[in-house]
Amino acid sequence: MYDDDPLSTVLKPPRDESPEERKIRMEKQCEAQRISRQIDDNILESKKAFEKRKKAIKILLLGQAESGKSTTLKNFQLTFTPNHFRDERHIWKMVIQLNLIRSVARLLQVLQYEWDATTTSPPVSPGGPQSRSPSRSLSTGPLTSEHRRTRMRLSPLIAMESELTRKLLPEMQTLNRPMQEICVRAGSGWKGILNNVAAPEPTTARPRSKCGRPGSSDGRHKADPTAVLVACRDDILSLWQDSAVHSVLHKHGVRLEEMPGFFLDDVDRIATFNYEPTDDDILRARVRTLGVEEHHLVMQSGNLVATSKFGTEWYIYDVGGSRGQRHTWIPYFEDIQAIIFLAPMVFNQSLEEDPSVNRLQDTLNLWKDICSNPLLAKVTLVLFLNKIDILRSTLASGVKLKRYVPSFGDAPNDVENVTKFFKDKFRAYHKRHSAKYRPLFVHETSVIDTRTTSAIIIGVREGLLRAHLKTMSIL
Ligand SMILES: Nc1nc2c(ncn2[C@@H]2O[C@H](COP(=O)(O)OP(=O)(O)OP(=O)(O)O)[C@@H](O)[C@H]2O)c(=O)[nH]1
Ligand SMILES: [Mg+2]
Repeated sequence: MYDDDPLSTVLKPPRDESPEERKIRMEKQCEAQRISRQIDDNILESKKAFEKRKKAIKILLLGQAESGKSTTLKNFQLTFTPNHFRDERHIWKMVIQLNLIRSVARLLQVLQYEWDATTTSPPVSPGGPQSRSPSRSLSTGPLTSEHRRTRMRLSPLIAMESELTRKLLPEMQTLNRPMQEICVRAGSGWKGILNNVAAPEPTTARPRSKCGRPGSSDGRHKADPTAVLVACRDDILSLWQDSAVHSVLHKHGVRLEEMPGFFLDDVDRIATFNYEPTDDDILRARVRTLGVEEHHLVMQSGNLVATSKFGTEWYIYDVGGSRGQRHTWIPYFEDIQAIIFLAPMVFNQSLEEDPSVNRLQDTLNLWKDICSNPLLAKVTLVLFLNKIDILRSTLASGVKLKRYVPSFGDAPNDVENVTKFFKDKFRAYHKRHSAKYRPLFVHETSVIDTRTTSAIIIGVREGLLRAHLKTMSIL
């Protein structure tokens, strides 16, 4: 029976095979069959996963640094996968605490500038030092020795924050920038690391004491900054409510309230043992993205989803937006259905990474590049004119758009006119630089406002889903 088939000839047992050899041969054959079945199963699994991914909707969030990409992603999670969003609340608590401490550090830094600028040494008397005070210098500015004492009392908080970020977010060290924000590299597992620190230790292992202290048996991880923050609460409040401190900040041109991750107005609420971040707090928490993060969302609700088994799986790619990060976007251009482009309506600021470039000009250049990129010719574009709330307050404070964009001319300097001006500009770029006609969906957003943003992204999702189903010839 083996004579004609070469494979059978190879598999044919040797003529003089002993029972022992036969047993070994049979075992080897069984193992080979098992491996072969395993390979088949794996191929089938990969094929299924590939098919599933092909049916999934993939969107890329693009825009310059601080434009609101990660905040938009959080809105998607809050609206469509709220259980998952809320499960991560304690991770965000830690980020918010670190954001708050960072603002305190920045505030103290500005006070130090003031001391450096206004402190003079008194003339040294021939008899040597007259004072027993450790510092013999006199301050001529609005700050008093009480401010110095407050700074001394806050120093453990600042030291703890540096130590924590060094340990928990080692990425920040590699950037080596003073006073930098919290930043995380995609795929570094940063949420897992913060989760381990932020999740309370089992109470059975560590009985809870009445007053929590770091590293004490109060159920908190020793890296948890809560207790130090609570201990420093009154000092932070007194500094932030002090008019002399505000006059120094003003003199140095520092507006802490405009910095991302600003929580100094919420110290009362945050520096407590039982603080739980609200949804709004989480939206305002700031973590700078490095690289590209893939987020897989399985939608929990939706209209079209109810009528179709397609479109429940979404992949959203959140990217780092600073200039040095933009090369990491390109590999994702090939396999996406839509881009949500975040264009912050901030016309009077420059890029942090290149202060010679106006933020709005950078956004327009980026928009032009996206519209004209041949790899993206078939991709649906959704434009969020974001930070409308900041535009509103900038215009209300009397800043004139004409000063930064002369072509705005003498039109009324109000939100309605300015928004229309920008909308027309972005639409014109889209029309001029797209290879052929494609629709553009434009929304005015303030993505830290969860209510209005949720309504917008429900509409965006339905629109993208419809387009996707059409492409797949399902609608
Ligand atoms: N006031 C206001 N703040 C916003 C708005 N959108 C985002 N922010 C805040 O701006 C900061 C930056 O937002 P992110 O979403 O982290 O920005 P990003 O585009 O992901 O930035 P990178 O990760 O650096 O590329 C965060 O603290 C947000 O809370 C908005 O519409 N209005
Ligand atoms: Mg981000």
